[in-house]
Amino acid sequence: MTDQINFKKYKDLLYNNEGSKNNGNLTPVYGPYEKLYLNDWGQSDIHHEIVQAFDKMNIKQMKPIQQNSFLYLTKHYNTAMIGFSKGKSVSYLASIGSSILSNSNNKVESCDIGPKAIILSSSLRSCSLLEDLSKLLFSTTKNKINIVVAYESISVQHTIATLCNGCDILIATPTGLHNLLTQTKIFSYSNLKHFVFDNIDLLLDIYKTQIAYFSQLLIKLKENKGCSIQLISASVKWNKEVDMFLNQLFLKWQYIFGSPLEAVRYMKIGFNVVLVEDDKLEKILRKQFFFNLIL
Ligand SMILES: Nc1ncnc2c1ncn2[C@@H]1O[C@H](COP(=O)(O)OP(=O)(O)OP(=O)(O)O)[C@@H](O)[C@H]1O
Repeated sequence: MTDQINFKKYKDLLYNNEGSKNNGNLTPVYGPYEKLYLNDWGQSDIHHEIVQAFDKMNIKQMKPIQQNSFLYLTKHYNTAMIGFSKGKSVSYLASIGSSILSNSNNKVESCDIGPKAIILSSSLRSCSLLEDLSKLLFSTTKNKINIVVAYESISVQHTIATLCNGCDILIATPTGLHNLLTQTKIFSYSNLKHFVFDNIDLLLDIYKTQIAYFSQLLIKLKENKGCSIQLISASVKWNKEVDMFLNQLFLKWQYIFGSPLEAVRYMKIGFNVVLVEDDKLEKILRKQFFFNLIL
């Protein structure tokens, strides 16, 4: 049986200020930065063309995970979003897209072949969902956002040829990206500003070799003077491996949980092995959490 959960002992676990009247006020955030919270997209400096795309996609109100993550993302903080709550990909895609559009007049190293953002996801299916979502978000922008994919089912030569035509966002499976990076010498990191690990729990579980390679690469890039790549992670689940992995990559990180239950699960159960089925654990935690709320 778990002990009682005392949130107070997690000094960095931030909720909204008391008296705040929004739905997201119970969404916990943990990390070194102060709580940054938005009520709606209009409070951020999101690019107006992304807002127009939202309108077409029927995205009107922010989901709680978006209200609690979007400002960290736009401020270029390393951000980890955790939980079943929907809206994580839209949050980071909108932030990355806004940043690309707002800086579209900035000079890029045009002779360098390399994206501004790399999004790594765990399967062909999850990558193509992200590809579809990105196309919806960026289809109507005046300045085109070029999306290139690197999947193992596509030849490296083909991906390189597409990259040569310009690339803002590269969406890849670990094997696709690994093949690309190890088989070409012309890939450049000079424009790279964002690196996303989508479904990081699955990435670490399935692609140990490739992830070790990317991790070494990112550590080397971050060590380079003047290189500041924002690291973003999104996952439904959380475990010890994810925590260790992000800790070695992120100098400072901010976790945004989808719900208090998800925070409890991570903060309290932490990294002890709990030998019960997932759904039983959920029930125990839910009871425990509401019991504490009543107290
Ligand atoms: N604020 C919103 N309002 C309405 N629909 C939204 C909003 N945010 C996201 N959606 C829609 O919900 C769906 C899932 O969103 P998204 O892919 O961002 O979730 P996710 O948290 O990344 O999901 P997963 O855990 O499955 O990867 C998408 O079709 C998206 O268009």
